[in-house]
Amino acid sequence: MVWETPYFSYAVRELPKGCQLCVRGEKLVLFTTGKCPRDCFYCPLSETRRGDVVYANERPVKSLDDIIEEALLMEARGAGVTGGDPLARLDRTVEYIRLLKEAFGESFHVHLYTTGALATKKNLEKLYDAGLDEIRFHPDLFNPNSRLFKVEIENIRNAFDFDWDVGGEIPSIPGQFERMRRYADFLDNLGAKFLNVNELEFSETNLRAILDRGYRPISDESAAIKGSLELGLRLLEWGEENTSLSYHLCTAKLKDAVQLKNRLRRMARNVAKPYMEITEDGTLRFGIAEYDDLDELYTLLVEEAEVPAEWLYLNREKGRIEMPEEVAVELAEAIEGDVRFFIVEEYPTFDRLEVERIPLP
Ligand SMILES: C[S@@+](CC[C@H](N)C(=O)[O-])C[C@H]1O[C@@H](n2cnc3c(N)ncnc32)[C@H](O)[C@@H]1O
Ligand code: SF4
Repeated sequence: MVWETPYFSYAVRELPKGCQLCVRGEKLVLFTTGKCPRDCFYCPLSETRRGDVVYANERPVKSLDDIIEEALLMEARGAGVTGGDPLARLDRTVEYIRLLKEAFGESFHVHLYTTGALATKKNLEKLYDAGLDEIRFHPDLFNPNSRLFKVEIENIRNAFDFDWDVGGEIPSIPGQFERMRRYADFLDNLGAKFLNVNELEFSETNLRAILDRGYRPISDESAAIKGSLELGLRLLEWGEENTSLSYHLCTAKLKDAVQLKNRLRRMARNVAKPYMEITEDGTLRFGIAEYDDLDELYTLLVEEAEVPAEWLYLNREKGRIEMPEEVAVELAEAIEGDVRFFIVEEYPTFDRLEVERIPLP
């Protein structure tokens, strides 16, 4: 039976362990390099992520401490190691997996995404020895002229020499049922555990290539591509009948509405200052005041408006004074002149992305 999960996705049999933790927002996203031996037309990586860069969630990694700090802030119970192809910087990837396992214990679940192009026995052995629990292969199925596909397919066989969960993870590309079906068969015959299928989405960098191939978004509000979900469902129905793999059809909505929100909520609990409210979506909501001379404004608020100092935070980096929402609303009414008051909502992430800004009259 194809069943609808509580996370706006679809599954056959049980969800892979990596997904179970991911949907609850419990997985640190560890991006170990943007380097990759492939050039998929649907590659979603932004320009900044295409270099040899390292991120733990949204936090640029400069030292091992950055990874630990980020995992602690979100109370991570596992990590998804991604890229690029994490095997393109194997020693770094191995070092980070080992670090996480040593810091958080054996039960900290680590899964990894790879093209398979570099998955030699020797390389896989290093990952296994570091403690990797689950590996997901995304070979170059949809590129008929691929020079890497054969190597990748041969390398996937190597993964079955180790005692970890092996699966596939591929995007659902409308019109490509046959290739997806053949890959499912191949994995099933080898004794793999699962095949994950991702609803195809466009990003700023792949939009042109996706449109040029005739694909279209499902609506103006969504990055999901028409026909991808239906094709994924068709594969799950076929797979249920014809293979013994588990399947998970991961939707754009799951990533947006569930996984991200859950991760933000976990993080918000540890990041929110006393004057910030944590919203349903896991964002931080509070009031701010902006003015050319912040020191002068601070003195005015404390000495003349008599706002208790513990309600105020002078954020020089962002050029503003932060405070509880209600205080900003009251002050906006009481203070005349050039001071600008707003209610803002920000992600609790390292980059503190601002998602809402309401000017107060
Ligand atoms: C973002 S990638 C990260 C790891 C690696 N770069 C890869 O492609 O395997 C993780 C998964 O996302 C999926 N994916 C790639 N491009 C996608 C897109 N444009 N829309 C939805 N899923 C995509 C693939 O199934 C891939 O296995
Ligand atoms: S394998 Fe992943 S990172 Fe590499 S080009 Fe394809 S989508 Fe991009």
